[in-house]
Amino acid sequence: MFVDQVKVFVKGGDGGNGVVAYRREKYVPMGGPAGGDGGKGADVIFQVEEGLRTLMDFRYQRHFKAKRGEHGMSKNQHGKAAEPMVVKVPPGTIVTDVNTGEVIADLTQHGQQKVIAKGGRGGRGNSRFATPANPAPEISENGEPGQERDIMLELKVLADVGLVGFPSVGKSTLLSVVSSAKPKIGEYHFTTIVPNLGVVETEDNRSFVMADLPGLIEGAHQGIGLGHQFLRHIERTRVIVHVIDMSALEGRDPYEDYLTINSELKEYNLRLTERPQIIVANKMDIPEAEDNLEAFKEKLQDDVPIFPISAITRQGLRDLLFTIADLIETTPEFPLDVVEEDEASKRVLYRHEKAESDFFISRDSEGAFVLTGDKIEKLFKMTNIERDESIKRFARQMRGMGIDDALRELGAKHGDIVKLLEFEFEFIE
Ligand SMILES: Nc1nc2c(ncn2[C@@H]2O[C@H](COP(=O)(O)OP(=O)(O)OP(=O)(O)O)[C@@H](O)[C@H]2O)c(=O)[nH]1
Ligand SMILES: [Mg+2]
Repeated sequence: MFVDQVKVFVKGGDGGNGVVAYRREKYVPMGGPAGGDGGKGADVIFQVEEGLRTLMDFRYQRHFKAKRGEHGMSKNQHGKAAEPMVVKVPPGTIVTDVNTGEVIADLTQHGQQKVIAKGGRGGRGNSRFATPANPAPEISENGEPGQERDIMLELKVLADVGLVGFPSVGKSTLLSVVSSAKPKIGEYHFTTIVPNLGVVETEDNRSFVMADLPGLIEGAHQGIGLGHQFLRHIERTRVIVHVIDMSALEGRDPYEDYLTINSELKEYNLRLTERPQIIVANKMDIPEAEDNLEAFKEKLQDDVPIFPISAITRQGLRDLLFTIADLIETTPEFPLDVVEEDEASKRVLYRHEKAESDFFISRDSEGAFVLTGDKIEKLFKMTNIERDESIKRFARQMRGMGIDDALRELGAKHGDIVKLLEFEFEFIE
């Protein structure tokens, strides 16, 4: 089984900041607080899109940052929440948190959605902090930072198209020039002994999975040669690409090759003949190939498209890939008679429960206390440090979490430096 995987970074939008504002009305010299709350930051949502077959798009875009919420405004107007960022993924995508190993989502059904990174909540405006003791507080909160995550997307892929043909006709060479797969290529027969899969992208940005199968020979359906055990791989493909060596340098007749392989496919499983086929006339860079192709066309009675190409010089590949992509799109899936689960390929996924740590304290080379931790960092980011009252509130929150006690226990004295993110404070006894 082939697993397409890609690592990406997602970040929910930050919440909008709350503001400090006061009512200004005629004849009311000191109005009450009127600072609105910030809006919620956007979530990053993954949504299954049936038509997608690979994770190719993620190779170009690996960062997904959602918009922040609008800031609060005066007159108690709240900032607007940001619209979620919807990212399309193919069915079968499994999303894992890289740092914890947690499986965040297993996305299978068309339209299914999952929030992958939450947007932060909006910060509260000063109206929310009014109390009878402090009716006009000068305090507001910044928006909560959006959730940040490094995630791994994994997609088990089945081949959409299978390359079949005699040994040494150039199946592996073709796969190697249209995908990033690096199959072994050799001038001897049976170079390929297990199927290779690769993700192919067309110039118009469609993508599909191509399998290069071991060469088939007469009697393959009875187990002669190597191909037999792998024929089942093409039972799953929607399209069969029949690769023929048009140079005929090995002495076989290309048209005979075509008939032999088709009869092997038919003997193996009649239903293989229901799949649309494309003939690839390969090795057209060799002078003899032109005449052989003419003779081949004259004999061919089936209504099958022929694409003359050279895998080596890459001639004729563009149109071939367009046609394959078109056929995949218009051919329904072939349900398997027996559904088999490949045990060895079942992923082992670890689940770590990682509690949101309150705080950690370490000391740097200058002897300063360095404070880290998800919760304390988040609280700090939500503090509007331009306002004294907000800073005082933050100091209370730190005390509440037991940070002051912990610092004292570690020997912190009045005036010692405490660092948090890019800021420095003095420890006050
Ligand atoms: N001149 C020429 N040689 C080619 C072309 N494509 C492949 N070959 C050569 O043909 C030989 C066989 O190529 P492979 O890609 O290994 O063939 P295969 O069909 O995968 O063979 P098996 O894995 O043995 O079934 C190699 O020596 C290639 O370099 C082509 O377009 N032109
Ligand atoms: Mg090969």
